[in-house]
Amino acid sequence: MCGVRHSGITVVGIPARNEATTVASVARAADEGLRQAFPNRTNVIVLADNGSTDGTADRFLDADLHAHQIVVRSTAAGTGKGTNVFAIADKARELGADRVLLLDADVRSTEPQWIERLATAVDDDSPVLALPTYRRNRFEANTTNHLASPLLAAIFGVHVQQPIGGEFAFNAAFLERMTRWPRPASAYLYGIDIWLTANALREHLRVAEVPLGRKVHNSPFPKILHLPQQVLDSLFHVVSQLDRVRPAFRAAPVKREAVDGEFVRQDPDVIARVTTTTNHYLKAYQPDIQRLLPSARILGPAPWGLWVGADDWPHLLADAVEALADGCFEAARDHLVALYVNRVLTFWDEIDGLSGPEIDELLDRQAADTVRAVKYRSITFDHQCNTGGFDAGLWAALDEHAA
Ligand SMILES: O=c1ccn([C@@H]2O[C@H](COP(=O)(O)OP(=O)(O)O)[C@@H](O)[C@H]2O)c(=O)[nH]1
Ligand SMILES: O=C(O)[C@@H](COP(=O)(O)O)O[C@H]1O[C@H](CO)[C@@H](O)[C@H](O)[C@H]1O
Repeated sequence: MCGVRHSGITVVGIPARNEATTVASVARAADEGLRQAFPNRTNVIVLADNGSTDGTADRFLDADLHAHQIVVRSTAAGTGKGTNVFAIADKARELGADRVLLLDADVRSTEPQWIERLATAVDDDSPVLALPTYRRNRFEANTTNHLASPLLAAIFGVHVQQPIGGEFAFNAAFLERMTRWPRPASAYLYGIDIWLTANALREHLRVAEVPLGRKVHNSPFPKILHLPQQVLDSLFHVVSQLDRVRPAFRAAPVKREAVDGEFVRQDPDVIARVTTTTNHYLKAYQPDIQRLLPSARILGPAPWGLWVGADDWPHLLADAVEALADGCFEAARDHLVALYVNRVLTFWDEIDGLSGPEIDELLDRQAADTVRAVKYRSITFDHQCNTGGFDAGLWAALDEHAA
């Protein structure tokens, strides 16, 4: 039987909003990587821009590249990163691309070598998703470390170190599969990354982890309220399609080396604003938080709000999965965001003085403990959740940056 037809076309997609200062350097690194990996093929770099006001598209088009350059634009209102990723996927399908790579537009450590490494990982006729593993600032990747990675391990039975890293690759077969998956509104926002990974795990597709080196980008911390809410929203929509939690594929995660020796602490003014918002929320909703997430009842005080330690967190995550299974989608999502912020601030206190490997070990242990905490609850998902618009819910009024 003849194999799948290959066009020889590679698309590198760059989703961007207001990234004028870095988009050209990312595009040049991608272009050099494409030239090295696919010298005599058709290479296309697509910038998908949802309403930038800083000249991002002009900076991209001004870059003198070997690859074909395409700009796909959408308006700002009601759009997000997912809008751009879906636009890149549509363009890649239109072009008949063999593979699609996604690069964030703000990553100052992007290297040409990332292109061949990501592309090689998806060189297959069956659907494959490539995910990055990089070394990162220990005060970043909080959504990855305390929500996405442990929850995916506990629910899908597969431990993925960095499921929402931003640098992805997938092949034509995966591109076709993703057209079939339901798209909650949050997947058009920051929920897109976990939507890709969680759906791949849900359909038992191959997921390849690709070492990329260091990730240096704009600090995500100012988005620590609305970004994880959108990530959890998309994750919960995918999880609600399961009938039950799946057994762990392997007891312990593959040993990680994801914490960079160098680090930069987060802005204390931003931390103060975020903790004020979360403490308002905790005070207003404490009875329901403790009803829905019983493990919260034993949490003690901390300077920032609550002490949520590495021993507490797996049980709170298990409570949230159980609450989701019981149909309390929005409350579980929003209560978890408030407790997640307290987990992050507690984690920063826990890692004071620890080495990178010791921090990696703590996070691996937390993920393995989450798998165990969820496993012993025998959770089944009997409630189909609504796939209506993304409602920032209780957080909208509290988080002036909610988007
Ligand atoms: O409405 C948006 C928000 C973000 N992004 C892009 O998505 C990538 C990741 O966003 P961001 O850096 O804000 O996320 P972080 O890495 O800080 O979590 C970047 O290229 C952004 O420009 C986008 O295309 N549209
Ligand atoms: O790296 C991460 O864990 C998150 C956010 O960083 P934080 O956890 O807020 O420090 O950033 C990633 O997640 C976003 C949502 O999925 C993606 O859109 C970003 O591309 C990615 O950098």
